[in-house]
Amino acid sequence: MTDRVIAFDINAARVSGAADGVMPRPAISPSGPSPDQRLVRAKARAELASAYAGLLGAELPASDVLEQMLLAIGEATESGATIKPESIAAVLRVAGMTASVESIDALTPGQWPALAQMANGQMVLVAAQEGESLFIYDKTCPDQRAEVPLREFSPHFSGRIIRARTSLRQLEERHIGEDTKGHWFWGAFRTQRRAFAEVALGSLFANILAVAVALFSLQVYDRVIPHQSESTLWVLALGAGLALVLEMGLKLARSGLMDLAGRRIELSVQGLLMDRLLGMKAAPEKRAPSQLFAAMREFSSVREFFTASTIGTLADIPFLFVFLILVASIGGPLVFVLIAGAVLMVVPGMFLQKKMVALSQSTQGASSRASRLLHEAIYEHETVATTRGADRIKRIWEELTTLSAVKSSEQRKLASALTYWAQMIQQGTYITAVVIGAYMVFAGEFTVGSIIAIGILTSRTLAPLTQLAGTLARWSNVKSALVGLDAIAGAEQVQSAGRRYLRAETLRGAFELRHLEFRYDPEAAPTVEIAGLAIPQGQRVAVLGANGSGKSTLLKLLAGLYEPQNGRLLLDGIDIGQIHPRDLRRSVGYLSQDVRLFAGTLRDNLNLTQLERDDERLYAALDFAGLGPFLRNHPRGLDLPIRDGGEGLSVGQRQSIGWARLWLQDPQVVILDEPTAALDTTLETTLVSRLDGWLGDRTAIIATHRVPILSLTGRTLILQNGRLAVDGPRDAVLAHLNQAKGAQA
Ligand SMILES: Nc1ncnc2c1ncn2[C@@H]1O[C@H](COP(=O)(O)OP(=O)(O)OP(=O)(O)O)[C@@H](O)[C@H]1O
Repeated sequence: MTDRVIAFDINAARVSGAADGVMPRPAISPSGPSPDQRLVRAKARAELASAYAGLLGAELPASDVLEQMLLAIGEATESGATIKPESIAAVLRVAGMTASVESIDALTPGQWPALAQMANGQMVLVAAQEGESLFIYDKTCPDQRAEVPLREFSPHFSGRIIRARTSLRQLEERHIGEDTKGHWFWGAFRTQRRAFAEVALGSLFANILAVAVALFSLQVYDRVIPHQSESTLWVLALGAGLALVLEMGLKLARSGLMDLAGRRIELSVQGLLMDRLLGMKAAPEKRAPSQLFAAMREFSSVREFFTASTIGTLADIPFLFVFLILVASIGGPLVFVLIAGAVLMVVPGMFLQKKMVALSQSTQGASSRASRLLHEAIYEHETVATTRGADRIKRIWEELTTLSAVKSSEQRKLASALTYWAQMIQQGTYITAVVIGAYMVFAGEFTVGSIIAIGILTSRTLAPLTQLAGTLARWSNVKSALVGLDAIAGAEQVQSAGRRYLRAETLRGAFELRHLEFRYDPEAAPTVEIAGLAIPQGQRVAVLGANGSGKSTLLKLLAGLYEPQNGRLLLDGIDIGQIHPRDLRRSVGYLSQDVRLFAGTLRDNLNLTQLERDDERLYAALDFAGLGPFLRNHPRGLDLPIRDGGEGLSVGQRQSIGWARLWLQDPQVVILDEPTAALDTTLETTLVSRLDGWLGDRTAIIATHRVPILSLTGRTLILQNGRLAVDGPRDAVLAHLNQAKGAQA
C-alpha cells in the first residue's frame, strides 16, 4: 500500500534524473534538504503544477514554473525552509489562475483536480475521484493516470490541497479571443466602478445637505424675522449647523474614497505601462528612447489631474441640476439667468481646448528635448568636455528653455483668463439674479428671503463651474500626455496578447534563412539581405565584414531581437516569431558589442534574473570570464557598487561581465558580437582556451575582427553591404583572403 503512495515520490526521483542543464549547487547547511534536493523537488513540483495547469486548459510550461520556484527556493534557503504549497499557489496565480491552499476534512469528487499535499510533504496531482478510487497523475503510466484506492491514499494525505481554477479573464481571453481589459487607462477606471458609485452617492447627499444654508436664510428672512420667533431661529440654526457638519463628513469620506481609487488606478496603470515598456518589440526605426522617456515622465501630469480635488469638482457638476431645480422652485424664471451664466462660464474653455492642447504639446515637446539634453550633459559629461561641446549644449538648452518658458507662460495666461472670466460671470449672474429678483419683489411676486436664498444658491450652483474652467485648462496637459503614453501602451509587444506561442523547453539551434530582408529605414536599401543560409545545430560560425556591413544587425535578427520585414528566419525548423519569447530568451544567449551595466552592485548585475542565489556560482562565472582573481582580491567583491549609468568597471571588465552573464544563462545557442574586442590579449587567449570546451555542441555565431576567436569556428561568412559575399570552411576562406591580400600588396 505504502509503495503506491511512495510511487508518487518516484516522480520526483525520475525528474531529478532529468535535471539536465541545471548546475549542481553545493549544500549550504548539513541539516535539512540540500539545495540539490530542493532543486529536484522544485523540478518535480514544477512538472506537477504544469500538468495541473494543463488539466485546466492553461498553458504553463514546467520551465516557467521552475523559474518561479527557484526564486522561492532562494528565499527558502535563507530561512532554512522548503517550498511551501502557498508558493505553488502563487505561481499558478502568476499564470492568471485563481489558486488557493485549502484544508479539507473529507475527500469528495468535487474537489478535484487539485494538488494534494501528502503527510511527508510530497505533492501529488489528483485528477479525479470516482467511487472508491482516485486517479493520480503519474507520467510513467501509459495514460499518465494511476488508479489509487481511497483507503490507500487517505492515511498518507495531509488534508491540504492546492486548488486552482481558470479565472474569468482567462476564460474570456480563451473563448472570446480579444483583449477584454479595454483601454489601458480608462479601462482601469472601470475596475473602480464601485468606488465611483459610492463617490456619486456621497456627492448626492453632500449636495442635498448644501441646500440647507439657502433654505435656512429663506426661512429666517421670510418667517422668523417677521414673527420675531427666537426659538424657531435657534432650531433652524441648529439644523443648518448639523447639515454643515454632515456635509463636511461626507466630503471627507468622499475624498478618502477617491484617493484610494486614484491610488489603485495609478498603481495598476503604472504597472501596465512598465510592462508594456519592458515588453516592447525592438523597433529602432519607429521610436527614439528619449520620446519614451519623456512620455513616461509626463505621467505625473495625468496623476496630478486625477487627484481628489479634480474628481470632487467633476463629481459635483451633475448636481448642478439639483440646484437649478431648487432655484426654479423658489425663483421661477430666475433659473434662466443661472442657466445662461453657466453656459457663458464654460463655453470659452471648450472653444479654447484645441489651442490649450497645442500649447501644452509644445511645452511638453520642448521640455522633453530639454530633459534629453540634460541627460546627455550629465551622462556624457566627459565627451562634452573633451570634444568642447559645452557651447552647443548651452545654446540648445537656452533655446529650449526659452521656448518652454514662453509656451507655458502663454498656457498659464490663458488658464488664468478662463478662471477670471468664469469668476466674473459668476458674480455677474449673482447681480443679475438679485436685480431681477428685486423687480419681482417690487411687483409683489417675490420675498426678500427668496432673493437671499437665490443669491446663496447662485454661488453654490456656479462654484463647481468656476473650478471647471481651471480643470479644463489642466485637462489639455493630460490630453497631450495621454497621446505620448498611448504610444507606449499601444506599442507592439514581443509577446502579443491573446496569441498562443509554440512552447519549446529547449531549442537545438539550427538556423535557416530564406530571402531574408531587414532595413532600418523603410525607404533605403536593405541593411541585411540574405537569399539563403543554413546553419546546422552545433556549428560554430564566424561572421566577418567591414564596419557597417551589417554583422551586428544580422546577429540581432538571429537572436530574435529584430524582426525581418521580408523572408523567413527559422530556428529548429520553426519560424522564430512563433516561438514563445520566454523560451527564445532562455535558449538563445546574446552577448552584445557594448555590455551595459545597471546601477546597483556587481552581484545585481550578474544576477539579473534573480534566480542565482549562490555566490559560488557567481564566482565560478567570474572565473570563467577572467574576473575572478580581481574580484576575490577586491575589498568589496560581489558588492562592488556600480554607479548610476552603469559606471564602475572598465570597458574590458564590462565585456567580461557579459561573458559571466552568458555562462550563468548557459544557453544552447550563443550569438556573440565582437565578444573579445575589449579584452587584452592575455585574457582573450585564456578565454578562448576555455571557450572550446564550454561551447561544446552549442550553436555559436560570432561576429569578430579578432584572429584568436576565429580558431574556435569552423565556418566563415563574410558580409558585404548586408549581403553574403563569402561562405565556406574557415581555413579555405582565410587562405583565400590572405592570397587576395598578398596579390594586392
Ligand atoms: N539602430 C540603427 N538605426 C539605423 N541604422 C542603423 C542602426 N544600427 C545600425 N544601422 C546601420 O546599419 C548598417 C549596419 O550596421 P551594423 O551595426 O549591423 O554593422 P556592423 O557590420 O556590425 O559594423 P561594425 O563592424 O562597425 O560593428 C550601418 O550602415 C548602420 O549605419
